[in-house]
Amino acid sequence: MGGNSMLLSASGGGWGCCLTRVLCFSKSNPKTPKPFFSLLRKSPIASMSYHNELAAAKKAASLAARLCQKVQKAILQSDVQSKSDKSPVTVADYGSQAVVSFVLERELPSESFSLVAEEDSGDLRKEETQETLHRITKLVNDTLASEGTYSATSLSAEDVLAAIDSGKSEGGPRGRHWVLDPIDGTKGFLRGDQYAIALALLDEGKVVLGVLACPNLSLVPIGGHDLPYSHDKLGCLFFAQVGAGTDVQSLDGSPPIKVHVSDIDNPEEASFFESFEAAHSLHDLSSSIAKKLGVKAPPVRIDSQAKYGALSRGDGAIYLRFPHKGYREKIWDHAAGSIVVTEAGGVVTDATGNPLDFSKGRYLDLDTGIIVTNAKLMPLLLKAVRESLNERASSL
Ligand SMILES: Nc1ncnc2c1ncn2[C@@H]1O[C@H](COP(=O)(O)O)[C@@H](OP(=O)(O)O)[C@H]1O
Ligand SMILES: [Mg+2]
Ligand SMILES: [Mg+2]
Ligand SMILES: [Mg+2]
Repeated sequence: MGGNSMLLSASGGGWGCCLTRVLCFSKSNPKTPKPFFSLLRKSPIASMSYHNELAAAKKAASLAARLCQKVQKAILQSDVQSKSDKSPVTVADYGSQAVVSFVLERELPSESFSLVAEEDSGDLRKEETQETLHRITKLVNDTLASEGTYSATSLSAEDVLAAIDSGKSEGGPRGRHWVLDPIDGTKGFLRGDQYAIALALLDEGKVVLGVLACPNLSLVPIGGHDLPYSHDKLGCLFFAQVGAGTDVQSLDGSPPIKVHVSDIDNPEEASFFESFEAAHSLHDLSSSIAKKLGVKAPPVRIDSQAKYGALSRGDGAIYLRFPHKGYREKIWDHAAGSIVVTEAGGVVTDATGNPLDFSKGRYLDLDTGIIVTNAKLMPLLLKAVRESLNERASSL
C-alpha cells in the first residue's frame, strides 16, 4: 500500500495536467505483388460485417467509461490495490471489466463468448477485500442502472466476480476472442491524466474491430482541425472495423467523423508520442531515434492507448515504444489501438518491421519494441530505429 500512496501523490502538475487538455492534440503472376488494399478486399475476414459486435463493443466501452469517470472524480486511496507484479489496480479497473463482460454477453446472446482481459478476481475473493468488492458491485449496478436497457438489472457480488473472471480466456489463432484492457494507463488514471478503455475482437487470430474510449482526450486535436466541437470538450470514442476505416465521436454520442493519420512525409515536421512513464519505455532510445530522423518537436508523453487514438487522427505522426529488457507485451495493450491506427491508414510494426501477431495467446511475441507511423515515414523510421538499436547494442 505504500507504493499506492506514492502513486496517488505523484499527481504531477506539469505535463500531466496540461496534457489532459493539450492532447488533444491528433497468385496469378507470383512476381507481381498485390497492393495491400486489394488483398484486404479479397480477404474473407475483411469482407465480413461485424456490425452487431461493433455496436455491442461501443455500448460496453462507453458504459465502462462512465464508471471510470465517476471513480476518477472521487478517487479514494482505498480504491487502489497493488497486484502481485506491484502494478496498481483500482475499483474502476475491476468495475470496467465486469461492465464490459456483462454488456457483451447480454448484447450478443447467440455468440459463444471468449474474453481475454487483464484483470482477474483472485485478490477480490480475499477476506480483507470484501469491502472493496462491495463497492465495485455497487459501482457496476449503478452504472448499469444508468443505461435504460439494463435498469432492472442487479448483479450480486458473486455475479460481478464471475463477470470479471470471464476474462480468463487464452485467446489464440482459432475462432473469435474479445480482448479487453478495462483501464489502460491505470497510472495515468490515478494521476488524473489520460487512460483508455480498450476493447478489440480477434477473428482467426486477426484484430477485426477495435474500440478505444478515452474519457480525458479532447475532441479537438492540437493544431485544431476543423471539427464542430468546443475547445474544452473531453471524451473521445474511436472505433474501427477491418476494411471500414476509423471513426471518432464524442463519448456522449455526437455523429461519428472519419479520421486519418498524418500525411507528413518530412520527419522534421513530425511530432512523436511515447509513454509518460519512463519505466514503460526507454525515453533515451526514442530521443536518439527522433534525433536521427531530424524530428524537431519535443516528445509528447501520454499514458495509454490514447496515443493510438490521437495518432489515428493525425495529432502526431509517430509513436515509439521500447520497453526495458525482459518485458513481455500483452495483447490487450495494443489490439484495439493497432486497428484504430491501421484502419486510419497507419502502420504498426515491431522494431524490425514485422506486423504484430495477436494469435499467440495473451502475450505478443515481438522483436524489441513497437513503432507506429504513416506508410511514407515508415521506411525512414525503420532505418533510424535499426541504427539506434545497433549503436545502443555496441555501447552496452
Ligand atoms: N515495465 C513495463 N514496460 C512496458 N510496459 C509496461 C510496464 N509495466 C506496465 N506496462 C504496461 O504499460 C501499460 C500502459 O502503457 P503506457 O505506458 O502507454 O501508458 C500498462 O497498462 P495498464 O495500465 O493497463 O496496466 C501495462 O500493461
Ligand atoms: Mg494494469
Ligand atoms: Mg494496459
Ligand atoms: Mg489495464
